[in-house]
Amino acid sequence: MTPRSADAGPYDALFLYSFGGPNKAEDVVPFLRNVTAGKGIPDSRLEEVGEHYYGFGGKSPINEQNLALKAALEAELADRGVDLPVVWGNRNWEPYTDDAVDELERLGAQRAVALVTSAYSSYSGCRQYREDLAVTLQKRGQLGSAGSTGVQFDKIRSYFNHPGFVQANVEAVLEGYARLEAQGGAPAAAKLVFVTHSIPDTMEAASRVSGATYAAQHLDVAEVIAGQVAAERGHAVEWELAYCSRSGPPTQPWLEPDINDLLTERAGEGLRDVVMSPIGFVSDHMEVAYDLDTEAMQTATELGMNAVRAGTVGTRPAFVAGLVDLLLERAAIARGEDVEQATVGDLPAFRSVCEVDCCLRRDGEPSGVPALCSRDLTR
Ligand SMILES: CC1=C(CCC(=O)O)c2cc3nc(cc4[nH]c(cc5[nH]c(cc1n2)c(C)c5CCC(=O)O)c(CCC(=O)O)c4C)C(CCC(=O)O)=C3C
Ligand SMILES: [Fe+2]
Repeated sequence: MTPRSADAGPYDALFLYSFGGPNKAEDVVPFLRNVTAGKGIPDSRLEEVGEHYYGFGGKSPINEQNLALKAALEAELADRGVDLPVVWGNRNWEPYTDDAVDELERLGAQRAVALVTSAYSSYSGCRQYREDLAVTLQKRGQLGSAGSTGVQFDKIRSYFNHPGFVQANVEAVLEGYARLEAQGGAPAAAKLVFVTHSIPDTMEAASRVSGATYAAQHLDVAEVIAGQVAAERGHAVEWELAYCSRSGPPTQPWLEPDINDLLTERAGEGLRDVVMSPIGFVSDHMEVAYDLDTEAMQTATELGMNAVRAGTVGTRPAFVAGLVDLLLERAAIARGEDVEQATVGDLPAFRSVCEVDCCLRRDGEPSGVPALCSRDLTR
């Protein structure tokens, strides 16, 4: 147990840093422009993705989910006697990174610690956040040769192999199995299919600079979750990893198999029961609501499968408590203390300060953009 009244010093604020999403139909196109600026995503894909959002009235669930996570973090911090304001900001929608820095300044924060809503390390889940933060500070005239000249930022390590994240996923998968059973499925014969966001092969290759690649991080956590689920349920659990939400030109290779292709292939081999666990996402945002709940579920139904989609970690207590543990761990590291970094699985704790060329967008191609919380720009 972490003691009550734990110390978050030297930090005076927690920066909850997320992707952002549209709140209404008029937001969709400007949001997509923000996401795709300079990324070479074909117009056809953008129109398709726009339709996913319009199908939900133009509103992504992600902002409300982040507000719920913020409230849960505030409650957990208060419960542990940690007096630390939580400021929320997004890369691609309001409140933007710049708005969050304004808010941190208004609160008088001098040293904030960033918590990104992505559990894995790759360009999309790590460096892109650190670049956006650096560029935001640069535009504000607050980026010096060693980092920020205004509010200083550190980042909490990628937390895919932290016990809190894993425990919350195990609970969600067990609930998924119970639902499969309730709808007449055969849990002991089911396949557990973990799902995450596909990324280009070259982004996957670049992610090895941080240690295990993005895909390897998923495989490591999947093995642990499946093992715990098997132990809890008392039967063997066969599992696989699949991907969703690929974009980019069709000629560019991305991580495979796509969840729909995997379901089709396995159905052909006689598989009837599936539990899909979206371990790549921390909440049920649009990728989950559309790519899994709408598209993959339709595929499974057409194939005559008995499928359920397990929950995401969201605001599950084990996840939220784990995030606060990670925050306190990062604070102890910042204070120069020797800390034991809790992990599960075979991989070590991810580094808290990134390598200079960690998680580039494309393997071997320097980004040309500064990134905070790395060895060159420490804060
Ligand atoms: C690894 C990863 C995560 C998980 C980690 C994390 O959570 O950060 C993630 C999350 C998210 N991705 C999201 C939305 C989008 N991602 C896009 C495009 C892309 N994502 C990529 C990767 C990831 N993305 C990549 C390699 C691209 C190609 C362009 C590029 O290289 O950047 C596009 C453009 C259109 C399209 O191509 O789909 C959109 C609209 C939303 C918001 C959902 C909502 O609104 O509820 C969230 C949480
Ligand atoms: Fe990184």
